[in-house]
Amino acid sequence: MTDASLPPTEPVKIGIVTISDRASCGIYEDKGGPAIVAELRRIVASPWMAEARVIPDELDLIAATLVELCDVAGCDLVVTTGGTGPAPRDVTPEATERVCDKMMPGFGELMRSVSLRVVPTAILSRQTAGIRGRSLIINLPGKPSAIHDCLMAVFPAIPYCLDLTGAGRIDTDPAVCVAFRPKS
Ligand SMILES: Nc1ncnc2c1ncn2[C@@H]1O[C@H](COP(=O)(O)OP(=O)(O)OP(=O)(O)O)[C@@H](O)[C@H]1O
Ligand SMILES: Nc1nc2c(c(=O)[nH]1)N[C@H]1C(S)=C(S)[C@@H](COP(=O)(O)O)O[C@H]1N2
Repeated sequence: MTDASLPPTEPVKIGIVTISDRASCGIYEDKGGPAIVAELRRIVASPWMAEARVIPDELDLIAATLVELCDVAGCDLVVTTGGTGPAPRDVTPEATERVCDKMMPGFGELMRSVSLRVVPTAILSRQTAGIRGRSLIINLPGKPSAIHDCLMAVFPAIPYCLDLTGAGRIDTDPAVCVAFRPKS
C-alpha cells in the first residue's frame, strides 16, 4: 500500500487557552496564544488545527472552557497559558484538577525544573497537567517567553501520551523535537 492510498488522517485538534484578566479585556494584546501557535507550528509535522480562546482568571469559566474544548470541540491536546502562580486570582491549576480524571504531575515537575535554569521564580508556577477522557491538558505560565522553554521540555513525551489515551496521532519534526514512542 502506498502512502497515497492510505485514508487521509483527520487533523488533530489543539485547544489553546490564554488565561489573563488583562489580555481578555484588551488592556494588552494577547501574546501567549500566538506564541503557542508559533511553537506548535515549529514542532508538529502532522496535520493539526487550533481552537483558541482568551478568557479571564475565573475558576468556573476556565473549567467550563476546558470541558468545552475536550468534550464538545474534541481537542486531543489543550495547552493553557497564565494563572499558574500564587496570586489570589491565579486558579488555572485548580480548574485543571477539577476537570481532569487523572493528573500527570511529571509535566509540571519537568517544566519547573527546565524553567529554573532560566528564572529563579520558576518555582512560583504551580503548572500541572492531566487527562480528561482522551484529551491531555497542559498548563504553561503566563509569560510568553516561558512557552518555548516549557513546550520544548515536555513535547517529546506528548505524542506517546496521546497514543496511550486514545487521542489523535501527533508526529513531530525530528529536526525540532524528537518524539519518543517506546513501543513503536
Ligand atoms: N497573554 C499575555 N500576553 C502578553 N503578555 C502577557 C500575557 N500573560 C502574561 N503576560 C505578561 O507576563 C506578565 C506576568 O504574567 P501573569 O500571568 O502573572 O499576569 P497577571 O499579573 O496575572 O495579569 P493578567 O491575568 O492580567 O495577565 C504580565 O504582567 C504580562 O507582562
Ligand atoms: N520558563 C519560565 N517559567 C516561569 C516564568 C518565566 O518567566 N519563564 N515566570 C515565573 C513566574 S515570575 C511566575 S509568578 C509563575 C506563574 O506565572 P503565571 O501566574 O503567569 O502562570 O511562573 C514562573 N515560571
